[in-house]
Amino acid sequence: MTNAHRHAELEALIAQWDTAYHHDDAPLVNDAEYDAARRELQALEEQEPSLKNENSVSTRVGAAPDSAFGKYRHLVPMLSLDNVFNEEEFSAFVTRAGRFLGLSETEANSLSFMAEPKIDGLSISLTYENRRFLRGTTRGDGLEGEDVTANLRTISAIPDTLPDDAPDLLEIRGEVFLSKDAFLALNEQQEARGARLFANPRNAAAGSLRQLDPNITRTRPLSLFAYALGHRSAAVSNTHEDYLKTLERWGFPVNPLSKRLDHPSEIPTYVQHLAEERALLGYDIDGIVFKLNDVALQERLGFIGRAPRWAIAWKFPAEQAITILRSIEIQVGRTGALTPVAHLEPINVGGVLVSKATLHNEDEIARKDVRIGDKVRLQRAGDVIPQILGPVDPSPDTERGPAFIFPDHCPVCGSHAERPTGEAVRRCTGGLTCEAQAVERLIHMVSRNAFDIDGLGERSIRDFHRRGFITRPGDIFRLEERKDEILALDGWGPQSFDNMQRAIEERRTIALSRLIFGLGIRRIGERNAQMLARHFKTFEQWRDTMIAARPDTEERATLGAIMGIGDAIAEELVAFFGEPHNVETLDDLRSALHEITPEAAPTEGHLSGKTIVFTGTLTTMTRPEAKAIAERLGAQVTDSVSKKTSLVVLGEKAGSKAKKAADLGLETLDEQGWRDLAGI
Ligand SMILES: NC(=O)c1ccc[n+]([C@@H]2O[C@H](COP(=O)([O-])OP(=O)(O)OC[C@H]3O[C@@H](n4cnc5c(N)ncnc54)[C@H](O)[C@@H]3O)[C@@H](O)[C@H]2O)c1
Ligand SMILES: [Zn+2]
Repeated sequence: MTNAHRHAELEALIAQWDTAYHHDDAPLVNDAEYDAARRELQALEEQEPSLKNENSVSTRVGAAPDSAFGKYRHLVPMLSLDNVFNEEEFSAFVTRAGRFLGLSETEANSLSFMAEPKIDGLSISLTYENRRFLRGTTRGDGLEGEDVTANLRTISAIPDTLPDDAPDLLEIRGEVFLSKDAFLALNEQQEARGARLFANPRNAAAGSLRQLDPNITRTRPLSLFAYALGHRSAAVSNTHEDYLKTLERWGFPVNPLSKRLDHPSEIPTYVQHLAEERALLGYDIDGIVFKLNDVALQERLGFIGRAPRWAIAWKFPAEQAITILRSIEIQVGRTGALTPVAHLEPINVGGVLVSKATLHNEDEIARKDVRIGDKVRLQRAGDVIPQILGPVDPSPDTERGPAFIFPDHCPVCGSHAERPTGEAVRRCTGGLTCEAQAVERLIHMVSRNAFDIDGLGERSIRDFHRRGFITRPGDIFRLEERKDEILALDGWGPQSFDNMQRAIEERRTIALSRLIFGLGIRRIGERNAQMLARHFKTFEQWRDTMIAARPDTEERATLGAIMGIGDAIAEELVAFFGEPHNVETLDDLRSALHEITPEAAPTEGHLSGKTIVFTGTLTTMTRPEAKAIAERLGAQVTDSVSKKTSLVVLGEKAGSKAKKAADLGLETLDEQGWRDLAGI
């Protein structure tokens, strides 16, 4: 692979991961993997500077604001921070700053720094006008953030008014976070409700603050540490240390572990001290931020790319611990995937008690040669489920158990478990006869992005399934018949039963896309479900076409192509509808529903008469998919840019066509803009 190829690949990956992390608050990979990709990208760009482009992810911060919130432009941009991992890298940072300022080595080495714990939350900006709290925003893409004022007003630690000595117009920067305890309690609640679990306290804090309904934010005990000033209409002080003291005096919580260090030689001691404290703190920190104390020097240094030159984050390694592997449980998922889960002797990793960890898959267990009874090293790195790194070197004379043999049968239904060549995952072939798959599908069906039935969470589904109250989706709508039996169960009273029943009744009217997604067909995620719903419009149309799409029929031949959803997906749909039992189950569910509503989104033809050109790499959809969507909305898609082009959609690394569009003064959109226009 050439450097250019690898560069493009990394850019696309990082863009996708950034959106998942910053926009959806649901990371796709762990931080170590993400950081490694960024470092590789940076190295490539250093080696071959021509690879950099103005939209490069190496110069970008966060992710664009979500259009569901009002947007607000920061008066002073909110940046990211560059990282160092050891003393050597830190002193290179000091040297760079010193050189920029024209200082001698001795002078550079007597610079004074403020050290602050790097809180693992999300940064926010609070604007005060005439000493009144006016507006609060997230960082967004660094230039524009999302307006979350109403949500921030639920945090009592944020003062409404400031004393007289505060400037007329002021931006205050800080980190909103959830304590470890609040995070664990929130996830417990989420689990009971059958809602999505947050991967770590940071994502939970971001998900809690970025709620459209402030009443939900109010129930989440968010905290805040203020740590900087953005714009100020009058000078506040000459040193960062003084900023922190002033913030404290004005009533903001400021981290008590912040400390001034007058010489870089004091830094390793502070790092070591905080690394030892870390596990004892009530909140997650992922490192230390060092900021040059002298504000005039900060201003001279300014920033480069996505980070200031006057501050640096010293990142801590992921938290690790050693414990005993008690057993390996094989769990069976909704699509039959067999996943190994390690049960551990409970151990405290960085302040969070861990008793389970992921082992990923069959090959991973073999590669690491992890055996039951082993002492294993595990790591918690921004993921709620820690990873097992491997056994701690057993001395030659320790007796170990036998190598773990991955089962070739489903531990729940006993069906053969198959592993297609080239795939990492082994799957139970039991399909609908497999109880494990059945219950996971039911849980999926009531989940937030599907039927979203409040009051009927994962625990109740498992319980009702075990008792035979619910065996297939339609049964959920017949729970009223089980009222007496349910009321006799522990934890149920008339009130909770009525709440559940009300939530269920509401869902007798459901959007087609939610219903399709809720069926849990492999590869039919939310977006594919929406595409299907938009294409087929009615439940009947969709159902009948799917049933007709047998191999070698016309319906089958066009299925992949019309939607641009690809053959692999079409194959899964055909397989699902090829199973008569599935059709019966679906029809049973249909009979319990009142109305299946079509997709509300853009009407066909809302882009009629427009000519669109796509250029550059799209990161959230393929080119054929984008084309299919555009065409469905009535537009014509062409390859070359001309005066007749109405709109040019610029993906990553858009080249000559972007330039031509600019020369011709054509309307252009980035990928998110295009998604907004298309209503996806
Ligand atoms: N796992 C993933 O998919 C994924 C995706 C994107 C980002 N990430 C993680 O996020 C990091 C990048 O995110 P980032 O751009 O927010 O950078 P960052 O978190 O490394 O550093 C900048 C941030 O630090 C925070 N901060 C905390 N305490 C602070 C203090 N005392 N002073 C100043 N700032 C403080 C602020 O929110 C600031 O925006 C990556 O290194 C990675 O670990 C992970
Ligand atoms: Zn099975």
